[in-house]
Amino acid sequence: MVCWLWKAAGVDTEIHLRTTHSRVMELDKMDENDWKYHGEGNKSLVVSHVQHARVLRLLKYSTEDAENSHKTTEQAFHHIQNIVDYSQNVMKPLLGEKFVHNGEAVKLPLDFVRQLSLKVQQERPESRCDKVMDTLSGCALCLPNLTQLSCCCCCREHRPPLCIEIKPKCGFLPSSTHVTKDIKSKVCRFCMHQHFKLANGKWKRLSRYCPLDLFSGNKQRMCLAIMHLMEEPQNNFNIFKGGECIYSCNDDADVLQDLDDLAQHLRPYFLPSGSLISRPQPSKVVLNELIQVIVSALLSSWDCPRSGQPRKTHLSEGRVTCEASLLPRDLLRNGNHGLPKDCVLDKILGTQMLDSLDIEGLNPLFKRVEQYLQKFPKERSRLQIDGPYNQSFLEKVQNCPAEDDGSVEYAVGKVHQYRVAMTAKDCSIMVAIATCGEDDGLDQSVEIQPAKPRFNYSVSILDLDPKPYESVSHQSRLDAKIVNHYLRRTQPNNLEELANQSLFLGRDRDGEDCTLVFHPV
Ligand SMILES: O=P(O)(O)O[C@@H]1[C@@H](OP(=O)(O)O)[C@H](OP(=O)(O)O)[C@H](O)[C@H](OP(=O)(O)O)[C@H]1OP(=O)(O)O
Ligand SMILES: Nc1ncnc2c1ncn2[C@@H]1O[C@H](COP(=O)(O)OP(=O)(O)OP(=O)(O)O)[C@@H](O)[C@H]1O
Repeated sequence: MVCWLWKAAGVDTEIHLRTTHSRVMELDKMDENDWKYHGEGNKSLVVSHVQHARVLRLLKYSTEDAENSHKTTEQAFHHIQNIVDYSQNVMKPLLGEKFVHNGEAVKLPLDFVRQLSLKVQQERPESRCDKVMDTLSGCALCLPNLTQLSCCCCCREHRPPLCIEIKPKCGFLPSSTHVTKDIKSKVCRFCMHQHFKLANGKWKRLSRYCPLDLFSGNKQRMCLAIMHLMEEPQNNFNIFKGGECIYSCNDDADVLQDLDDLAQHLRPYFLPSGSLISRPQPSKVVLNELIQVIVSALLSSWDCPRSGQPRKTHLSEGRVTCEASLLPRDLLRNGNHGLPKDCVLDKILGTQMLDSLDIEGLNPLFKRVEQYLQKFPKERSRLQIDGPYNQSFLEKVQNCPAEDDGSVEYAVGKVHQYRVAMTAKDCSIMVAIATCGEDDGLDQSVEIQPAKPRFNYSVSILDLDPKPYESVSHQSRLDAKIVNHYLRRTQPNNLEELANQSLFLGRDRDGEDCTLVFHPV
């Protein structure tokens, strides 16, 4: 396919944020009517400014925590500043300057925050209302609105920008020798987790998406992966138009998403009225156009020259296909083309793979750190267990020795690497696209289908918070539960594998409780 995309060179929403900051964020004039509900995840709620390309990300607490842990403003500000530092000093160098916008910690008037909380309450999905927005500290993270694209041609463009948000999750199979469960080298974590989520009632249908297809670098596999995300978006896929969410998982999990509705939204972008194609195109043609654009943006190698073959990152055979993927076997066998170096997926995958030992190899090292800290609690600060997230923290992550010398430094380095990898396994990608006007800087002679629209786009990564040190034990238990559930659910006759898991004893090899809880499916 001819590349119809042109990067919005020099687009830096952060600059826009700074230059307009004093104008928009005059703290004494903050008015809740200037802000509207934008979205939320497990830990934060996001509101967007109605005029300017800016969002505020406010922390959330579970109702019990909100009553019990009254963080002082100073503590809350420190927490948010830690997020900024981690994004800026740790994740940005690993993921790339151009993809990461760390934003800034701000203190807001309490009255504004309370009014805002009341205003957004009715917009919040029921499934997220187990937590409340922090209205006590007045602290928030101010970020560029990454669903918008600020470049000169977009201002002239009458069609609002589109933005596709993908939470890709973990894109490789572990190859660590510490892995005791064979199935983990065959079926990816996301696909196994789907069965566990279905049993727990988190979702009503299995997603056919497999992250290994998205990260394969093979366009056919990637297109199918995105199609599967569209079919069943869960919390992995959203589409925004002009900053408004027009496609996401329905809170009523029984209702299937309406792809025809989505295609209606997309038609003017991909099949504009002046198009040479006069007859109405079926929805799937329009959706396919969008998918092609997303794939191109995800594979775009921002540091490579346009001419010549971009360098590719290849994973070793066996780590690249998931046995649970529903794609045709021959496509999976021959369909790993590697990712162009420095494209957004390559950066994310490289960072995810800092988890080189798998949770099974990491857990004993975590316990080594725990024992050491019990003996020497003051060492917590030197080892930067809870930050600060500065250059020295990054060096601990990057310079961790390859071999275990039995030291606590090695163990801490691996735990830090694991936590960074966890952030990369849980981040989201924003691909913002806008159609270019007729005369926007392209040599017309290269066009072979003049009726096709052209796009500017920007790619960003969001949700780059540090994962708490303590979460390692939780991860270890969750891993055992997901794997054991998967084995029970899909391979009930695989007694050898089940025996290996000490399933009947309710304990795994690390002695963690992995007793299964059964729910009707
Ligand atoms: O453990 P996972 O893989 O289920 O990931 C959690 C996510 O669930 P998912 O599987 O994507 O639906 C979960 O997402 P949801 O709340 O399910 O949308 C969070 O992102 C959670 O991160 P945190 O604890 O809020 O920092 C994520 O927890 P971490 O494991 O990243 O800490
Ligand atoms: N800078 C931004 N620009 C535009 N939209 C954003 C921005 N930051 C967050 N969002 C939107 O808000 C949603 C929630 O934000 P985020 O993922 O950071 O929350 P979270 O609670 O940390 O998520 P998680 O459940 O993964 O822990 C995102 O999915 C995205 O749609």
